[in-house]
Amino acid sequence: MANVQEEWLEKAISDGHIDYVEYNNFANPINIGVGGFGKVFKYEWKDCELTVALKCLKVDTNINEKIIKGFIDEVFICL
Ligand SMILES: Nc1ncnc2c1ncn2[C@@H]1O[C@H](COP(=O)(O)OP(=O)(O)OP(=O)(O)O)[C@@H](O)[C@H]1O
Repeated sequence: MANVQEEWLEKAISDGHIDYVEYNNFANPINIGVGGFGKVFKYEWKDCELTVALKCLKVDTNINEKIIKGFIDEVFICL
């Protein structure tokens, strides 16, 4: 993952804007789509017994702040 993505995610988690959940809490992935930021999978969230959609932010070394801002805006629309 590019540094700018890592830095933004770590700050958003430490500031309490995003909840962090360990990846191994999710099981049985099924690919359900592809968007501008990467693939989307259906997963079972084991502890909560919920079915959820996880969007995977693709690794892109050409990523820039405009792209990151677009992703952040989309995350906040979903909250
Ligand atoms: N919560 C969800 N439930 C079911 N399918 C979903 C869900 N979220 C995304 N998808 C599927 O994944 C595809 C891609 O979704 P995503 O939101 O990443 O892309 P987008 O909105 O089309 O584009 P962008 O990432 O540029 O905003 C959707 O077209 C849909 O088929």
